[in-house]
Amino acid sequence: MEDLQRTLAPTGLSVSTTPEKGRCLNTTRNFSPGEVIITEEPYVCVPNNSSESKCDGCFKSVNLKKCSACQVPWYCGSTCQKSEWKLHRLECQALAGLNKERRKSLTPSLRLMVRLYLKRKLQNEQVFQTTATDNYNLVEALVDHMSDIGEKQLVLYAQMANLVNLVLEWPNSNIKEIAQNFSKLACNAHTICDSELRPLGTGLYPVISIINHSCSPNAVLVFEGRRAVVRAVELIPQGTEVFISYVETAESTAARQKALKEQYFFTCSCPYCRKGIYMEVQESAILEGYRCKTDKCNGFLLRDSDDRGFVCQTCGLVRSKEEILKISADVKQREDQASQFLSSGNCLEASVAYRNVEQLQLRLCHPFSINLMRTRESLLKILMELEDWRGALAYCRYVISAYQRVYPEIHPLVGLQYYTCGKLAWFLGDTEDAIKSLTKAVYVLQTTHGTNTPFMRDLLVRLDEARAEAGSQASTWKKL
Ligand SMILES: C[S@@+](CC[C@H](N)C(=O)[O-])C[C@H]1O[C@@H](n2cnc3c(N)ncnc32)[C@H](O)[C@@H]1O
Repeated sequence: MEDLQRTLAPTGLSVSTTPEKGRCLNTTRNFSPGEVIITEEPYVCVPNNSSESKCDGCFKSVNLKKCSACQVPWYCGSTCQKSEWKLHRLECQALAGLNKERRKSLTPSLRLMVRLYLKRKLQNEQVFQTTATDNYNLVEALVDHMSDIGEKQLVLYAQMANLVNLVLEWPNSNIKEIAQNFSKLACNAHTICDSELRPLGTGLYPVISIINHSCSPNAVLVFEGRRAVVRAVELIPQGTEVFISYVETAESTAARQKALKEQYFFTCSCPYCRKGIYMEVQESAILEGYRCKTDKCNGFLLRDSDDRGFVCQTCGLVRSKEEILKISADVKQREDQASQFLSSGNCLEASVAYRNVEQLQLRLCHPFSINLMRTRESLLKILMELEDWRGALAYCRYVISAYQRVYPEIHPLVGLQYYTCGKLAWFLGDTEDAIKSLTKAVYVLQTTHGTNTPFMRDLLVRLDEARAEAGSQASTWKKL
């Protein structure tokens, strides 16, 4: 810990401990919006198991070839294969000894754990360097919440630990310690995403794992390849705790608290969660509740005292419980149908089905409903898939207006949605709208993503191109 404090001190950071939260990462100088607070390479990481295979080195999905010996990892070329070789050499020996069925059933979590132990072994043998920010002691210091975990989960971790033991075939493996490490991964590992927040894999970043959660965070975690980067999203004054969000913040307080309790075993007491019971009831009635009978009224509904229906808190009209239940059941049935179409790759049918869901939700839900927002997100993706660019642009705008209500101004999802909107408007020839949306995308994403990545350089080039085209259109108009 002292080593870590000494290494962090020149970067303007320190670690403290509180009884409520355990370790906390604090600033010892001001950090301005967009400034990098900390970056870290993973102690270990692994690509996820999606339909698209990924290179173990860079997580990209191009020109992949499988390791010919163990047939498990993919590599995009010799550079990535070589960079991974020291660790994979041991992993490969262990995997090659497994039968085909066992190898196939090796989930990313099991691989991550196998790699954790191999990395520790290689650091102990000094094959890998040990530094103040890259050592197994930092993994040992992570919280595991073993005493909070239910019986069923403990049994599952024990079974997974046995499988890791089968792969490693080490004589003195400690099953209890492996199970404890699975519990650590559950509340400390991060999902590695690309710049557009698509999940690529899982990594353990033991220093960044010191950062606690807030539903109204002052920092954001993004990834550049496998490297984790934490940036300030607002001015963080000296002597302030750094917070990121562990969960989706576009949810009611009750839903966020439930997710945090289930995975991280704490009750969040951030300012956003402490807004008082009345505000909380109102918030969930808007985000998860029903719309007023009258189309023009944006009031939110609460159950009436004798539980026969829901009363609009603005105009006083009552909607019957029967009507609500009937439409809710219809929504559920059509949602199931829509997601079945989608999972079978039938985008056209899925788009019709999701539009039906949307129509029903417009009759059922408050206009600011999260469920309606999610349906429109799905429709946007499906219409992009169908190359219905005009339809997609319309849904992109709906989604942006919903995001503006549920996310802070500087949030990666807001920036990315503006980027999509800008690209669609540009493609459809609406240069003015494209410039507006791309400018907003740059404003948000340069804070969350920085400016020096291929993704951001691409965005900046697109904005320049749109501005250049608008300039040449303006001069043509003048000549006419
Ligand atoms: C990734 S760790 C964060 C670092 C942790 N405080 C430590 O001591 O290592 C996640 C755990 O930190 C604690 N934690 C994180 N944010 C918290 C918060 N806002 N309030 C209380 N506990 C929190 C919970 O125990 C949670 O499971």
